[in-house]
Amino acid sequence: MDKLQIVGGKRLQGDISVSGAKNAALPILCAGLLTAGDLHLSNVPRLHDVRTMLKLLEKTGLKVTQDDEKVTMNGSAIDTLEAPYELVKTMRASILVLGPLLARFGEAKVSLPGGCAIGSRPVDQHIKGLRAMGAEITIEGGYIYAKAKKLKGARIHTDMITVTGTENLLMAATLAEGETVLENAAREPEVTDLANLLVAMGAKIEGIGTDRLVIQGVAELHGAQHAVISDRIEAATFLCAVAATGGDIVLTNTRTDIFDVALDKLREIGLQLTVGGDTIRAKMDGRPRPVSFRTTEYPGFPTDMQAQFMAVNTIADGASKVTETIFENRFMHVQEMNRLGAQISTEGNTAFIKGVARLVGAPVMATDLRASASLVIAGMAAEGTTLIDRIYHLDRGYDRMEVKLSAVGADIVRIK
Ligand SMILES: CC(=O)N[C@H]1[C@@H](OP(=O)(O)OP(=O)(O)OC[C@H]2O[C@@H](n3ccc(=O)[nH]c3=O)[C@H](O)[C@@H]2O)O[C@H](CO)[C@@H](O)[C@@H]1O
Ligand SMILES: C=C(OP(=O)(O)O)C(=O)O
Repeated sequence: MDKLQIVGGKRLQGDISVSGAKNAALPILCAGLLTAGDLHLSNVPRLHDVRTMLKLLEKTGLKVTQDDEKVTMNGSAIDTLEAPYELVKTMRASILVLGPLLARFGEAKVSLPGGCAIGSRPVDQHIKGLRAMGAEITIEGGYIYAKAKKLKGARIHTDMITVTGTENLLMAATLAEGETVLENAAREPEVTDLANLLVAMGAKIEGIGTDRLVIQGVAELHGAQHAVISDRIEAATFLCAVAATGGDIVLTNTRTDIFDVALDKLREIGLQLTVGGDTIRAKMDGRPRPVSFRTTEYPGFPTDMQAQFMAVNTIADGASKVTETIFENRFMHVQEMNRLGAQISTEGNTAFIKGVARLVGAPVMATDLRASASLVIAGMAAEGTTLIDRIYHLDRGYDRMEVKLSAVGADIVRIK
């Protein structure tokens, strides 16, 4: 199992190119199931999750050709309407094949994703929405069996805002008969990116970027070209890294208009940001200021940045309070950060962080994707050597993070 070895205390200096967004690429790849035409995708990040999704899609009969960050898909010979447990268990986003398969072929068998480290993460809202569109759904032996001769448009109000739930129902609605209204829809830029691709494929969608999506079903969708949006979570992770180590970096291939409150919080920390077009320059000198926040849906503070900001707070000049409202178990990095000398205590879904003057390197264990990223940041800020185990979590969602960081001065190596 690969590990990362980090010697902390190095300032960062130079340019980092941001990759395409994992959370946009995964649903967009599934949109290839909706058409017999060719989808030409670019800026597809080189991630383990993307490889898993392509493997899953190829099992259905979807033809995939890949040239680095370009992927072409053709769905004219799909003959297997199934997502098996072996692949779904490694990546929850696999549930995103359910809506497209059912809408285009009238049938799908998809393994239930099950819980994961950060929470139980049920998919009841995906199922509720598809049932409202006329699907017959049963759950047996850990699989969702869904059938519908033709999905029918419906008005669907999900009980909570769900990102992949919105994406699954949106894709299903593009090929349903009549009008579907999705109320309480997720407004994340990654949902918008998917919706823009669907429109390029011939879908009729109004309200893109709002919490009310109105979709007029069409008989079929055609091929299209699309560049996946830049990853705002990867970008903000690098900005947290420079906030923790000090330095001067420029992020390229980013999109400043899709950022949430994270950029304001980084300014509050003391990061000097110069934002323009597709670049962000970030300069940091001295100790970070502590920031308190509460995670919420977009455009609020993203849960996917909670752990990385907490890493910065551990060495801030003062105390902070972080409340996690999206997932019930997303504080597993706390114990590991405390092993590095951080002073964090938790009470329910709130963490109280007392900033310390220095962290000291130690062996730690990555428990999930963003927890892994937060340990990389803490390790880069710590004195001495930190060894991070189980970095397969990191590889799910970051494209060669250690290569990008060592190119700007970090002392970080992968140990095979
Ligand atoms: C591939 C992808 O895009 N993953 C993102 C997506 O995950 P994902 O789409 O799985 O997260 P959701 O937005 O669905 O989850 C939000 C909350 O709703 C709950 N819920 C969701 C659906 C449902 O049917 N029932 C239910 O109870 C979840 O358990 C969670 O507490 O959004 C999360 C919240 O921004 C991000 O952390 C993930 O990075
Ligand atoms: C929780 C995340 O991803 P996923 O939904 O793919 O598990 C994440 O990207 O932080």
